[in-house]
Amino acid sequence: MKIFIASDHAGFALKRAILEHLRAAGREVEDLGTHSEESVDYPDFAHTLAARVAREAEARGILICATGIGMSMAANRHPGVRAALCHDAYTAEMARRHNNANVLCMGGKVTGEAVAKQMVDIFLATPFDGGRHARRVAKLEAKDE
Ligand SMILES: O=C(CO)[C@H](O)[C@H](O)[C@H](O)COP(=O)(O)O
Repeated sequence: MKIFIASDHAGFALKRAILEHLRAAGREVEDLGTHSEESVDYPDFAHTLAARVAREAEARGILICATGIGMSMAANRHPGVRAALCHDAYTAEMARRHNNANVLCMGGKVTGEAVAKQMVDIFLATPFDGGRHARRVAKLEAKDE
């Protein structure tokens, strides 16, 4: 599974920790920036990542800003992208099982490293439940058209 990750300056430290975690687990992950704590604009990174996820079937994305809010707003403007702002193991699991989310958003100033790594592992491992949820997710996509 191809994984993309990006952050702004406020999410940079947590992005670095998650990157190390994913690479240590042997995951294929592409870092789309930012590459320092110098101030940048989160929509630039959200749009770049969302465009890649929308283009590549089965790809997943991880976006981190201070709160995760701006990243999720920007990413969800891309048809085919279902970005979920998650805060714990439960929201990360349900984002996959019920919403078939393909982008995990989190807040670098909200979520600690240990919980963030747990959320990422759950997000990457959990399949979509389908069934009644497939009907609902299809209605999300219908609004994109
Ligand atoms: O959380 C964010 C957007 O939802 C971003 O990380 C911004 O960094 C946040 O708005 C804070 O901005 P600042 O320029 O670092 O004060």
